[in-house]
Amino acid sequence: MTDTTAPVLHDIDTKADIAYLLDRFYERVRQDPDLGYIFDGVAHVNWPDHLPRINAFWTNLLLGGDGSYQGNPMRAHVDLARKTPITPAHFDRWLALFTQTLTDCFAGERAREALLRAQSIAAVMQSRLYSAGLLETD
Ligand code: HEM
Repeated sequence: MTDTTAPVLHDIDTKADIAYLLDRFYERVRQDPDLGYIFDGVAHVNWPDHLPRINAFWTNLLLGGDGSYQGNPMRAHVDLARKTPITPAHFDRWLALFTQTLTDCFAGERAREALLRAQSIAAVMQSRLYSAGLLETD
């Protein structure tokens, strides 16, 4: 009998896996009608610079700290929310695209951890933006 099941997905094991995930995630983000303009129209993200930084961030979280991420994600999003309204719906959309990309590409312990981390960081970011009067309520 022919096996028509989807290929077995593996876990996030290397920095190259994280690069693969992020390339696909930000491709979707940039094409998204609710999020794309924030990255390319408001923040004018320099992608060749941004992707290695984000990769370092996730590498530290998922594969153990190698000291390569030295940024301050909270600061980046506070600056962003001063330039354009950021709402809980933006975070919901960001998380929906992240979840879709992750579950399309990977399965396993670290994939689950990536999802939990993304959810908890998104909650903390929203809470801090809200406290600073920088989260627009929709
Ligand atoms: C509403 C949802 C979000 C939007 C619109 C958003 C947008 C952005 C933008 C425009 C930047 C700046 C890029 C640059 O100037 O180079 C950025 C940076 C970053 N974002 Fe987000 N983001 C969101 C949620 C998140 C979440 C939930 C996480 C983490 C799980 C995250 C992680 C990061 C990191 C690590 C950076 C790099 C900060 C640095 O420069 O060191 N973002 N984001």
